[in-house]
Amino acid sequence: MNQSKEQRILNFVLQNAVRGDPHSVVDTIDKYCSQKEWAMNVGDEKGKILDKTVQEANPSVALELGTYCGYSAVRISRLLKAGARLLTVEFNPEFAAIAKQMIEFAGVQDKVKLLEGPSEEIIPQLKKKYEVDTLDFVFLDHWKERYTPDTILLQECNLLRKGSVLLADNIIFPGAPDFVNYVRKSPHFQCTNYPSHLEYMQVEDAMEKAVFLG
Ligand SMILES: O=C(NCCO)c1cc(-c2ccc(F)cc2)cc(O)c1O
Ligand SMILES: [Mg+2]
Repeated sequence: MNQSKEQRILNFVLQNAVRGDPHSVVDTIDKYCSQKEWAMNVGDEKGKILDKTVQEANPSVALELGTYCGYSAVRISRLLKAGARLLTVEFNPEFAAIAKQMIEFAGVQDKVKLLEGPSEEIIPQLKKKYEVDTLDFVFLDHWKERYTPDTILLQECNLLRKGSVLLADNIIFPGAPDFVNYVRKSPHFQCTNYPSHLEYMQVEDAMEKAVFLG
């Protein structure tokens, strides 16, 4: 049975990155996906915007929607302070299996909890089952049509507090127009747009930051 692209990315990391070194895992994935096979990691250009936003928020509890191969979970968790944690949600079991191995190889498994399943099922479980009070930072990078319903669901589940930071990938490509309209029109969010490019391509993309105002 021939390998998936995601398995090839993982194998390249296992053979070329430094075990226990998150930076080398991130750089090695970027090397593979820019030179060999494109893949939908947030990439280094948008990754730098992600880094700055995470550092500014300095979250104790962060949530990622859309783990994929674990690139941004490794990228985020390498910036977390001692004791802080990242919960990352992946619907696709094949992707989740790859991400689990990627996270362990990078040595960030103590900071990252990978939750497998649909976001609309997991979000309502975060308080009771995963002992979350409120979320300090949320990275939206899953199915683009889920950005808006899941942002509404996070509010309905009282998971956001004054100052909670949402950062959304792919605002232009593939695009999340309803999400942009929703947060920019809402009196409960203060929004900032960050123009960038689609990972590993010269195609326009952007990220949107939406800070919850309570
Ligand atoms: O669907 C995406 N993520 C959720 C997966 O569960 C996604 C897709 C693309 C993309 C795809 C196809 C193309 F032609 C261009 C871009 C890029 C991304 O950054 C993404 O996050
Ligand atoms: Mg993306």
